[in-house]
Amino acid sequence: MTARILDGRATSAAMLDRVREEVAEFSREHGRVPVLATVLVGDDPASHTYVRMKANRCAKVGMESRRVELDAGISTETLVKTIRELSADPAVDGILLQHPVPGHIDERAAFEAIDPAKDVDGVTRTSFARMAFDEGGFASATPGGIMALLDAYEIPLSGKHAVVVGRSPILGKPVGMLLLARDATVTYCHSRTRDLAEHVARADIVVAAVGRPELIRGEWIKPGAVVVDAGYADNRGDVEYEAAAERASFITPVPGGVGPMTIATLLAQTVRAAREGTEK
Ligand SMILES: Nc1nc(=O)c2c([nH]1)NC[C@@H]1CN(c3ccc(C(=O)N[C@@H](CCC(=O)O)C(=O)O)cc3)C=[N+]21
Repeated sequence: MTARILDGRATSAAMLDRVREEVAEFSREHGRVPVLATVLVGDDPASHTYVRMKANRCAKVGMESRRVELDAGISTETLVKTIRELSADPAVDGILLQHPVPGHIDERAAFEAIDPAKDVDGVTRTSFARMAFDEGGFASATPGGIMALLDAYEIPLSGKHAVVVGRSPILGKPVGMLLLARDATVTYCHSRTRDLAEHVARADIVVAAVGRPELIRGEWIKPGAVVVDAGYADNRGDVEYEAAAERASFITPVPGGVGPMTIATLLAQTVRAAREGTEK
């Protein structure tokens, strides 16, 4: 068997076409376009690239982005204050704080300074709780993108065994919540899991979200399983792609899979935040 590709590039392009129309409509009604503020701390080159990609994608759909770049040495307090100001600024609809921030900064405190109504990247406790309770808040961008990709290919989730490898606050943990909300049976695996191979081998759906290139071996994949690779370390996935593709029914490539869906979800949620923000 050779897996079908879950094409994140094509699927995100279709999503972004819709976002572009929504932006145009918003702009006709409100005389301005939605604005996403991106906050980047320090000078990690990969983070700069990702934030630049997000800003470019905003421009392509007619949205505005406001880039805030802060010195690596700033304090938690300064970062929190900056984000609170963006939260209070009526000209800003959505806020993205690029993860990770330098180790001396309390990243959770910084995320919590984002007004949940502007949390288009789905990183706050409030958004997490809404995800967990299936209350339609803003999804974490990557988990939301993964769900949109699975839905675009009409992958059935109800009653399926999903194995999530990874439990980070903005990726592994929330993607498990979203799968659970869709009636999947969810197993979380992580760095202390014993017999990772055996868990993965029982999965109908594998979501790899650890950031360790090729940790998941192709031979572990159950024939016919759906493989979603959310790894992006050094632009390489967490799954041994070629070998996994021989067994899987569907698989995401890296690049061209989950990454572009993450950005499309972020922008779709930004237009939604702009609309919902003007309703009040
Ligand atoms: N608060 C926060 N939210 C995030 O969503 C977030 C973050 N922090 N920190 C870093 C990770 C990483 N991330 C990616 C987004 C798009 C691609 C992407 O589109 N990649 C292209 C390849 C891009 C290239 O050419 O290098 C692809 O997979 O096809 C990758 C990685 C979002 N993240």
